[in-house]
Amino acid sequence: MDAVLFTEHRATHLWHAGHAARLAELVVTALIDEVTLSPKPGLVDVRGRGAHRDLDWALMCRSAHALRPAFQAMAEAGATLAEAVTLRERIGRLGRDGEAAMLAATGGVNTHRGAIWALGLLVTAATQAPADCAPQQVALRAAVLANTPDRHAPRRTGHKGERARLDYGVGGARGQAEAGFPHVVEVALPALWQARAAGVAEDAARLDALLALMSLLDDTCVLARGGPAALDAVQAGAARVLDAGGSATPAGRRALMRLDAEFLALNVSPGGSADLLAAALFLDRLNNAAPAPDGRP
Ligand SMILES: CC(C)(COP(=O)(O)OP(=O)(O)OC[C@H]1O[C@@H](n2cnc3c(N)ncnc32)[C@H](O[C@H]2O[C@H](COP(=O)(O)OP(=O)(O)OP(=O)(O)O)[C@@H](O)[C@H]2O)[C@@H]1O)[C@@H](O)C(=O)NCCC(=O)NCCS
Ligand SMILES: Nc1ncnc2[nH]cnc12
Repeated sequence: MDAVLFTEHRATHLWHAGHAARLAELVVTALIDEVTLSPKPGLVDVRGRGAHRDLDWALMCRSAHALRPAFQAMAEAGATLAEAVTLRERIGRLGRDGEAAMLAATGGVNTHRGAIWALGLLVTAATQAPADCAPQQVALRAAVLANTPDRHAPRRTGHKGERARLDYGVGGARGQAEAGFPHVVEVALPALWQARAAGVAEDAARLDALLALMSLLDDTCVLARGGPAALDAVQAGAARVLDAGGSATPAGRRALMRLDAEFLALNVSPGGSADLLAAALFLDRLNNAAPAPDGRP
C-alpha cells in the first residue's frame, strides 16, 4: 500500500473510530437521561426504586456506563462490516458480551438487557450510513439487522420476556425491532416533538412520550409480572394521564402521581417502554447532531 493510500486508509479508520465513540456517548447519555427522568410511574428514577427491589438510579447509571464499550464496538462494526450475516453475528456476540459486562457491573442484576438489544441494533444501523440518520431510516436499517439470522444466538433465552411473548402471543422486544421500532418512530418521537412544539418543558415532553409508549406497547415486563390485566391497567392508565392534559398540566400531573401509586400497588414496571424512550432520545439526538465536520460519509 503506497504512503498516500495508507494515510487515507488510516484517516478513514480514525474517523470511524471517533464517530463510533461519539455515537456510543449518545447512547449512554440517552440511557442516563431515561433513568433520570422523573417522576416515572413504576420505574426507577431519582426518587427511588419504583416497583423494583433490585434496581436504583445509581445501579442503572453504572450499568449504562459499563455498556459504553459494547455500544462503541457495535457502532464500529456497523461502519466497517458490509456483509449482513457477518455484521449481525458480530453485533450478536458484542451484545452478549455487553450483557455479561452489564451483569458484572450490577452484581448479576438485569438492568438493561432489552436496551442492549434495541440500542445495539440502532447504533449499528446509525453507522451503516452516517449521512442518512433520519429516525425512520435508521429504524428500517435496524429492522434488517434484527431480521438477519445469528447462528450463535440462543434459540431460547429462558428469560421472562420470552415466556411472556410465548404465553400471550405478543411480539415483545424482538418483534418491536423486527418491525422497525414502530412505537419509537410513530409514537414516541411524534409525541416528544409535538409536546416541544407546544412549548412543553423538556422533562414533561419526555414524560408524555413515555406515556404514549406505555399506552400502546405490548410490554413483556408488565405481562411477565401481572399478565394481560396488568398490561390493560398500564395502557389505560397512561392514556388517562394524556387525556387529562399530559404531565405538564396540573390535572395531568395529579393523574400521573395516581398512576405511579397504582403501579406500585400492582408491583408493575413498564421497563420495555423505558427502553424505547431511551431509543427515542438517542434517535432524536442523532437526528439533531451536526454532520461530521469534514463531511466524510
Ligand atoms: C431479544 C432479547 C431482548 C431477548 O428478549 P426475550 O424475549 O428473550 O425477553 P427478555 O430477555 O426478558 O428481554 C425483554 C426485555 O426487553 C424490554 N422489553 C419488554 N417488552 C418490550 C417491547 N414490547 N418492546 C421493546 N422492549 C421491550 C424489557 O427490558 C427492560 O426491562 C428489563 C428490566 O425490567 P425488569 O422488570 O426488572 O426485568 P427483570 O429483571 O427480567 O424482571 P423482574 O425479576 O425484576 O420482575 C431490562 O432488561 C430492560 O432493558 C424486557 O425485559 C435479547 O436480549 C436477546 O436476544 N438476548 C440473547 C443474546 C443476544 O443474542 N443478544 C444480542 C444483542 S444485539
Ligand atoms: N428506569 C427504569 N426502571 C425500571 N426498569 C427499567 N428498564 C429500563 N429503564 C428502566
